Amino acid sequence: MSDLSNDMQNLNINGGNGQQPAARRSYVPPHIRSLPSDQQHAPRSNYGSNYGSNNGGDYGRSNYNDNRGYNNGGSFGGYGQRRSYNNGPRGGNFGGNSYGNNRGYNNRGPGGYQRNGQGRFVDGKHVPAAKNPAVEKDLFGEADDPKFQSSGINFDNYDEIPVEATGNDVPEPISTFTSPPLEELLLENIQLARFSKPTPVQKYSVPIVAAGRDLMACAQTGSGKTGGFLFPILSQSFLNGPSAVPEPTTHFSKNKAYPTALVLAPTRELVSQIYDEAKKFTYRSWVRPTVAYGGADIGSQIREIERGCDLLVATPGRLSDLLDRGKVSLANIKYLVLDEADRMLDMGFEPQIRQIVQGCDMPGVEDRQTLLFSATFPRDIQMLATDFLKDYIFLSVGKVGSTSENITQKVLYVEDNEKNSVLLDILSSEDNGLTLIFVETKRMADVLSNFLISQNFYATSIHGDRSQHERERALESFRSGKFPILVATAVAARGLDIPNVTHVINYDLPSDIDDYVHRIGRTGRAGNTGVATAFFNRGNKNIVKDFVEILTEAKQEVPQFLTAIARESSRGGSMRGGRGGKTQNKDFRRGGNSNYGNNNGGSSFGGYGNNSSSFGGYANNGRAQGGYANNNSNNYGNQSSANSWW
Ligand SMILES: Nc1ncnc2c1ncn2[C@@H]1O[C@H](COP(=O)(O)OP(=O)(O)OP(=O)(O)O)[C@@H](O)[C@H]1O
Repeated sequence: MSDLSNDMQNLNINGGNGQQPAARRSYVPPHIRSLPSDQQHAPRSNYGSNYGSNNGGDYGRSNYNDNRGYNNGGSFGGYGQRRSYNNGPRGGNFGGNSYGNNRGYNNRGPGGYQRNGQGRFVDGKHVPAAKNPAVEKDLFGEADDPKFQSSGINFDNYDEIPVEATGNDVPEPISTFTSPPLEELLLENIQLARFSKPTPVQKYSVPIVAAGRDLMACAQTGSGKTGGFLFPILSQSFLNGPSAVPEPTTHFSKNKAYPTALVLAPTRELVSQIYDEAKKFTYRSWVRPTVAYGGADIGSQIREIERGCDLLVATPGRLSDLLDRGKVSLANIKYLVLDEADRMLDMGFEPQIRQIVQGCDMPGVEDRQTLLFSATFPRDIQMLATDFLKDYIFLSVGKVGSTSENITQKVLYVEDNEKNSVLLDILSSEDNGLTLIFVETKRMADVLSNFLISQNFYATSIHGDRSQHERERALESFRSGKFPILVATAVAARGLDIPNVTHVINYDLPSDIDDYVHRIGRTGRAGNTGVATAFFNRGNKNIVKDFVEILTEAKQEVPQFLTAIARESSRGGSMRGGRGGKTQNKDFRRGGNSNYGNNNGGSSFGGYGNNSSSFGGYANNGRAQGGYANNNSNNYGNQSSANSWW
């Protein structure tokens, strides 16, 4: 058998069996082809020197084990339902980290929170649990550990990003993390996370939520939106304590959870990530975060929820399932967050979101606070979103829908049949960092990762046809640098925060420019720098005008071929569906809507939006006439709404 065949037999594209491609490369990049063969070494061959030593087999939530004794805690006011659990000691670990603690709690009630390792709310005061150095190290890491990404050299530049907050009586932003206004324990946890100052979206969201207002926040990728909703919600929750169970307990409802805050996000990986952040900032507090997503065992998720669920982070599908089973009630929700809100309200998710928010027992819009976050907010989605909001503030950080200047964007003209060869050249000239490659279809993700492996690159893939276990393993191998190349469909486009992604390659460009914005935002996060390379050819003509705009806004080089094709396309009249010029994605309530019809392809909307007061009636009319959602489909969300393709 040839060496290569041997190598191939040992390959595993899933990153799961610990076997690695051999260090030998069959591909020799052009710039070193002229060298003697002993000097033609491949740049990444040092990856994997210790491959196979750790398969990451503990990744995943089902292994969350701790030693718990559940007490009744009757001395703490005794309000609410009391239960005794005695699950006994359990060993193991959580996400590869041991997160052992001893908890004891009675589950609910304003006067009666006691969970060992967790704080309580007693007589109107938050009483944090004692510190636990082991848990602290697991949650916050050590200062120089690269897994716990710190902000990059350009973090201070965030202060120069223009911020616009529109709406009635916008509260003054904070400029530092201090207590007050932040609750003391939250401030301590923020300090443990080594966040020294708030990002722009955090500066505004803290006082906006404290003032009881709703928020639609549009801020560049990687600019701290997760903290933007967690900090204010947790601060208020820590200050105000839990709510009483709103309904009499019956035999069937005794294990039902009544979370105070609900965060909905579109992908399993993203809800896991938000949950991990929530664990940090709820450390020692009375708030117990839990997570629920499809593709994983619902039984263990239910058991976790039954142990206490004050902040629930969930994908819409799994939450619907939990609601149907009567395991969760939304009657106590004070805070509703839609992360990646434009995605959550496009045609793929909107019916489910509407059912959860309007069709169950969640308090109405006047009786809860609703926060929507994304890096992109097309006008049609803004309009739809107003059904879920009251007198909200629209916050835009940077030009709405724009890309971060921390990302250097390059565009190459590459015909389809040349893509593999150009990709190999690029990968061969990189020597560190993680590279994320986006393709359009699940099949292509497998084909391309197999091809890269055949060329002895350490690649794996993530897409919707892989099992949850495989997805988590692939992501973990990528995150850890074991497999520094990840070929992904759009399932990895939004929200994922992976330190050290230095290069995003759009092997296939998406057909919606907002998707491009999210994809390249996987690099250049929190003031770090990154590179994004796009393979463009005439097949991508539909986004050319938007693309030129995006590059120009972010002060990036616009190659001549792109300008030429943009001009050609304009002349040919194939430019419909563009971003609609500079006003695109602004707070649609503030005039400037002459371009509105562009995105919707519906001239009937053209004149709308001059003032917010007339809006409510409009949105309803629009949908009542049945024309609204359909009109969106041509320009936005068409592909992203069909989950099956990613
Ligand atoms: N105040 C802060 N100081 C330092 N680092 C921060 C701060 N806030 C957030 N970060 C870090 O910045 C990174 C990006 O934050 P986050 O994932 O919330 O971005 P995002 O705006 O939600 O991005 P996306 O649009 O891609 O979802 C994270 O690693 C986070 O820990």
